[in-house]
This record gives sequence, C-alpha cells and structure tokens, in this order.
Amino acid sequence: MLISRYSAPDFNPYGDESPDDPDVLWVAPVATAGVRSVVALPGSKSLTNRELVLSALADAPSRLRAPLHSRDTALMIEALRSLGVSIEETAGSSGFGPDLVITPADELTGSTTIDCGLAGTVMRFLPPVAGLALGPTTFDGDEGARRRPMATTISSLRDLGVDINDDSRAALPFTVHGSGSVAGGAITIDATLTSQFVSGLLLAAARFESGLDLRHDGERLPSQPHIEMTVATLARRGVVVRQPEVGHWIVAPGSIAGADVAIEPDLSNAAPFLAAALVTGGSVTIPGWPAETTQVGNDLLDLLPLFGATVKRDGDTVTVSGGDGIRGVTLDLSTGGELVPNLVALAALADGPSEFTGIGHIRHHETDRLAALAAEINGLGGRVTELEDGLRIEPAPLHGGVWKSYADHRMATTGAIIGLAVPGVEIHDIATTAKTLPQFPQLWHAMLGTGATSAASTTTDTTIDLPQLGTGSPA
Ligand SMILES: O=C(O)C1=C[C@@H](OP(=O)(O)O)[C@@H](O)[C@H](O)C1
Ligand SMILES: C=C(OP(=O)(O)O)C(=O)O
Repeated sequence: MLISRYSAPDFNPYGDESPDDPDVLWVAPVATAGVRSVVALPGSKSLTNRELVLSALADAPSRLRAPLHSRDTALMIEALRSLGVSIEETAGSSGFGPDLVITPADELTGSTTIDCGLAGTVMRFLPPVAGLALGPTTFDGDEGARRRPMATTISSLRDLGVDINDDSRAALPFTVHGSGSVAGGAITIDATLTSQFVSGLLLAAARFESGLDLRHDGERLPSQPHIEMTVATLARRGVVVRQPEVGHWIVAPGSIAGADVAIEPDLSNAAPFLAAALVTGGSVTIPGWPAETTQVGNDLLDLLPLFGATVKRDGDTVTVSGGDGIRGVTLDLSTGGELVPNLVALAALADGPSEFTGIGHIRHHETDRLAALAAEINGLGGRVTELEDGLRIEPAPLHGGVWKSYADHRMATTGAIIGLAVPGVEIHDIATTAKTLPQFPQLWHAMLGTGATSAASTTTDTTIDLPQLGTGSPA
C-alpha cells in the first residue's frame, strides 16, 4: 500500500500537535455572530487535474495559471512526472502557490508506479495515458482507493486494445502494460457509478489510433457537468467532441494543443463558506467567480436560495447572505454529487425536512457518503435516514460530539459547518481537507475572525447569537 500525505506548507491546524495522530481532534469553531467575510479560494481540482493531463498529452508546452496545489494535484503532478513529463513551477500571482509550466515528453515512458492516493481524477484519468506510454505502469493508492470502482476503466481500456493485469480484482492495484499506442475505436460502457469513467477516456481519446466512439449504456449518468467540463477543456485545445445524443461521444484522432490556461477558483469548495453565511445569518463574498463555467459549484447560486439564502452578483464577486433560519429542501442532486455533503449540513440545521435523491453513486466517493453522513449526523442526535439513492433529513436538536471524517475532505468540512451552530463538535482528521483545500482550517478561522489555537475556547461558555435554526440547544 502506498502512503503519501500532502501537507500544506507553513500551516498546522493542530498547533503543536501532529495531524497524523488519529487521537487529535479539531474543535470546530462556533459562530458567535453572523459572519461577514470575503473568502478568496484556490483553483479548481477538477480543472487543474484535467489541464495537467491535457498538457501532458499535448504537442507543445502549456502554462497553468493559478492552479490548485493540494494532495490530489500533487499526486497528479508526481504521476505525470514519473511518466516522463516535465512540470516546472514558476512564479504565480494567485497567492495560492506557483504557476506550472508543462512540457510533454517526446515519448511517455512506463516502468513506474503511480500513487493515486484517494483521487478519483488520478485513478480514472491516468490509466488511458499509461496505455500510451511505453512500459508497465502500476496503479495503487490509499486503502479507501482500493474500494473505489475501477472495473469499467479496466474493461474499457482492454476493449480499446490495452493489456492490463489486475489479477481479476477489477480494482486497484493493477498494471497497465503500455505499448506506446492505443488502438481506440467504438466501445459501450456503463458509467452509472462515476462520470470519471467517461472523462478519463475522452481526455486521451484524440491520441488513440482510431480515436474513440464511446456510448454509455446504463441506468444513470451522474455528474454530467463534469463531463461537460471535460468536453470544454478539450475544445479549448482544438479537440472536438461530437455528441450525437445524450450518452454518446465521438472523438476523431488528432493532436491536442498546448495552452495557456487560467484555472478558475474551486466553486465546489466555496460551498462550506457560503453555507456559513446561511448557518450564521451573515454574508460571505467570494471574489473571482467566473462569468461562465462548467463547474457544478456554480449551481450553488441556484441551490442556496432554496434553503433561504439571498445571492448577489457584482461583476466577478458573489455574495451569499443568510436570513432567518434555513428551509428544508427536496432535490434531485444527480448532477452535483460533490455538493451533497455540505448541503446535507444545511439540511441538518434546517427548520423543516429535506430529501436528496439521485445520488446513489456518492456511496463510491471518498467513502460511502450516504452512510457516513447518516452515521455522523445521527451521532450528534440528528434524524437522517438512508434511502437507496439518497437521504431524508428531518429536523432534530443536535448536540456536540466527535465527528469522523472517513478520510473524506467534504465530510470534514460538513462537520465544520454543523459545528458553527452546535457547540462541542470535534472533527477527526481535519487535515484530510488537504485533498482539495489544504488551507481549509486557516480560511475557516479567518472567515470567523478566530485563531487556530483559540478554537477550543470558542466552544465553551460562549453565547450563541444565531437565527432560529431548528437545532435546539445542546443536550
Ligand atoms: O471529473 C471530476 O473531476 C469529478 C467528477 C465527479 O465524480 P462522480 O461522477 O464520481 O460524482 C465529482 O463528484 C468529483 O468530485 C470530480
Ligand atoms: C468525489 C470527489 O473526489 P474524486 O475526484 O476523488 O472523485 C470529491 O471531491 O467530492
């Protein structure tokens, strides 16, 4: 088992204590008044990792401006370097780390092992790239990664002519025996479990000898905005993806252009901060919100008003304000599975029942998110019922307690949202937020005007001055 832990430079949310110590808990700060804050966010994980892959497969160098630097992107960079791609850091202006200059390899070389960590984008986007490399590439990752669905990635690449040895596991670890080229052609897959099966193939498809004619035949196609993001990033580099009908994509063989790309802020990572505006009856402003985007986080601007928020756009800033309490909401969230955990926090603090459906696939994210959300909220006194493809959340008074993160960055931030209104929520492994937002604890404290080391004192003897949330008082 490979272990790699990304640590954010110069910041330890635990003060002097080690974030690797499983017994160390992060005391979620309680909001004592409505937040009023401007929160600038680092780049999008999904855009950064797509642009890294496309830059590696391009026919000329690329520059990524304001990319995300987090565990998932560090793993992607490391993996591409080990396949022979040159990735150099150069001065950046985003305030969140260097820009990147990527020079593709003349020939991708295998004979390496790739650590996927727990990153879906690494484990589903890179096996097709390894098929184009010369030599064997072994893929492995965290313990949790070995449970994530990989069967379709493996079988689809076999159907496209790639030799893969998975010892019949249909999961990590496995070895792609790259021959330097992939035949490509027409295949049908079932992408019900994750849209990343589709995105991974599309990103490399132009480099296949016959291109790709890909059909999805399955019960559902989740996270379609992420597939649209894949198509849009390809288009920027001159690769046309024809879509004759829903669930059918055709890519002709050809080259992928180098590009100079500015990465948008991660709008899904805006969710906990915007949720804080609702929970505390305050307002949070995010600068740099793109006018047009394929990021599903943009849907927050339509979703949060359903919970009672007011949303204002002014140029490239978005301000979300909370009002008197939070409303329960019934939603099909199949397009935005990665938003679910943070929205469930709002539902748990709402004054009426909520039901979220269309999200059976999030049982296969970093953890079984439906089970984890139900277990942790119910552990604080909540009333959450698991449905086959979703969750029902009924109002209940919550109390403090330990909140497990399950190595899932969005579980950790969900606990922090609840902790704003519920004293005594102690989050296990807050450092897991480094998967996509290493600065989370720092930004959270800055938003609240609290210090990292004073977190504990904010949870005791504090007067809670919040709108009526239906959370009741601590037990
Ligand atoms: O392609 C991507 O960048 C992603 C696709 C989605 O995966 P699923 O289709 O598995 O939901 C999303 O939830 C994940 O956070 C990122
Ligand atoms: C599901 C997620 O990640 P991954 O890219 O690892 O699938 C997520 O970030 O919510």
